[in-house]
Amino acid sequence: MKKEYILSIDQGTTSSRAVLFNHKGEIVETGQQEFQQFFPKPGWVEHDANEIWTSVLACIADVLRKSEITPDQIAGIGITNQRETAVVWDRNTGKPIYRAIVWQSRQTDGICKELKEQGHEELFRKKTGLLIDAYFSGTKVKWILDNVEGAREKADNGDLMFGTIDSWLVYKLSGGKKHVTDYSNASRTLMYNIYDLEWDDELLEILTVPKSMLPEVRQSSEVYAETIDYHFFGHNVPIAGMAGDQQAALFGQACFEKGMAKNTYGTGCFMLMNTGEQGVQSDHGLLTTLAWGVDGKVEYALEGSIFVAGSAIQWLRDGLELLERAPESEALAASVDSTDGVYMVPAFVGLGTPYWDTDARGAIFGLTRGTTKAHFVRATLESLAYQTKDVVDVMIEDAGIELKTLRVDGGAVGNDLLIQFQSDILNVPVERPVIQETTALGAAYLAGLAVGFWKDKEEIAKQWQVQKTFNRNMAEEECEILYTGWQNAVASTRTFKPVK
Ligand SMILES: Nc1ncnc2c1ncn2[C@@H]1O[C@H](COP(=O)(O)OP(=O)(O)O)[C@@H](O)[C@H]1O
Ligand SMILES: O=P(O)(O)OC[C@H](O)CO
Repeated sequence: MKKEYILSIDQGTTSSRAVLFNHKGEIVETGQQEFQQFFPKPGWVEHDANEIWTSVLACIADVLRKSEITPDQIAGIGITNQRETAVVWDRNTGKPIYRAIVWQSRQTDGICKELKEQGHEELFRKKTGLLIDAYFSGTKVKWILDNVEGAREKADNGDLMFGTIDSWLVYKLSGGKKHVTDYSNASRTLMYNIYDLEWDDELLEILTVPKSMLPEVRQSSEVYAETIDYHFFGHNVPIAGMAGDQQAALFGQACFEKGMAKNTYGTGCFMLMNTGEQGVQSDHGLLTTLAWGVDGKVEYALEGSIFVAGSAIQWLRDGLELLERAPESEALAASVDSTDGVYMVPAFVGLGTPYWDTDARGAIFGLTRGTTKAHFVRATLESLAYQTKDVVDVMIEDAGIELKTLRVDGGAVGNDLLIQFQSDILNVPVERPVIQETTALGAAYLAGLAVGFWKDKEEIAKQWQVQKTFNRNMAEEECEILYTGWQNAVASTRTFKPVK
C-alpha cells in the first residue's frame, strides 16, 4: 500500500489529538479527546497517565475510522507533547506509581525554595538554561520519590522509570520496549546539560534522582521504535519524530532561521525564538532551551513561558460560568470598545517570564459600578497579549535581534480580536498561518524527514503559508497608556501577600 500520510499525536495539557497529514502538509483528518484535570490542593495540577494513554489511542482510532485509511498507508508517526509533566512508572509492571505531575503544578515550590536557599540557582542555570522552578520536571520526580511510599527504595533498586509524556507514549506504543526521549524534552527536565548534551551527574545528585530512571536522549527526527501491531490493527508503524509541543510548533511554523519566532496561545502562551547553533543566556528570565536535534545537529531557542493564557478563558467558562464556549469570548469582548480601565492579571499559578514570581496570585483591577461581564471578558483576553508583550520586550533585548514578524498558533489564535490587539500592543505584524495545528504539523515534519516522506527543511519551509496578517491599528500613544496600566496592575498583584 502506498505510504501517503504521516500521523501526528499531539498530547496537550487539556486534550489529546491525533492529526493525519498528507504530503502537502495539509490536514486530512483529526481526532480529539479531553481528559480529566485533577486539582488535589490549591496550586496543584495532576493528570492520570493511563487516561492520557487511552485518550491517545481513542484519537488514533477515531482518525483511522473517519479517514477510512488503513495503518499501512501511514509512513511514520510523530509525537509532540505538553512538556515538563512528569510520569514515574514501575519498570516491572509498566504502571505509574503516582499521577502525572503537570507542568503547571506548584507542589514542589517548597523543594525549589530549599534548592535556592542552598545556593544552587546559578549552577542549574548555567548547565540547563532554566531556573529553579516547580515548572520543570526535576523537582517533580524528586517529590514523587520523597512522597510515594516505597518509591525511593524502588528507584534505588533500578525498578522505576521516569519520562515526560513523549517517553511515556513511546513506551506504551512500543509495548514497553523503548525508554527514550528527544533533546527538546530532555532540555525541560532541569537534569539535562544542554551544552554537553548529557544527563548531568552533579544536578542529579542534588535532586537525588538516580540516573537509572532516565530515558535515553535521542534526536528529534529519527526512527525510535515501531508500534506494536495490536494498537494499529495488524501493522507496525515507525515512530520517527518527537519534540516538546512548543519546539514542535517552532518547527511547524518553519522558523528555521536565526531570529524567527512564534507564539503559541494554548493553555499557556509560549514564545520561542530560534537562536541557531548557539544557546543565548538571558538576563531577564527567558529560558535557554534546545529547539531540536535534526541531522546530527542541535539548535537552540530562547523561550518566554506564560503559565496561564487560554486557561484563563477556560476559567471564565468553567469557573465563573460567564461563557458557554471559549470562542464566545470574542463577540462579548467586541461588544464594548475597551475594558474601561479594567485589568485582569491571571497569575493563578504564579507568574512565569519575566517575573518568575511563584507566590503571585490572580487579581483584577479597576472595577467600577459600570463594569460588565463584557469588560471582564475583554480584560481577560487582553491579558494574553500584555503578557506576550512582557516577553517580547525582554526577548528583543536579550537576543539583540529586532522582531520583524511574529508567527502565531494555538487554540486561541482563531480569536481575531485577541490577535489584532496583540499586533496593536506589540507594533509588530502578526502572522496567522493557514495550518494552525502547527504543533502537530511540526511533529509530522520531524517524523516525515526521518522516513524520507519530505526531503529537507527547504521543502517544508515552502509549504508554510500565511492566512492573515494583523498590523497595528491603534494610535501609539493609546497603546503606551494601556500597557503602562498593565505594568501597574502586575506590580500591584505582586505586592499582595495572602495570609498563609
Ligand atoms: N476563540 C477562542 N478565544 C479565546 N480562547 C480560546 C478560543 N478557542 C480556544 N481557546 C482557548 O484555547 C485553549 C485550547 O488551546 P489548545 O492549543 O488546544 O491548548 P492545549 O494544547 O494547551 O491543550 C483553551 O484554554 C481555550 O480556553
Ligand atoms: O499543552 P500546551 O500546548 O499548553 O503546552 C504546555 C507546554 O508544553 C508547557 O511547557
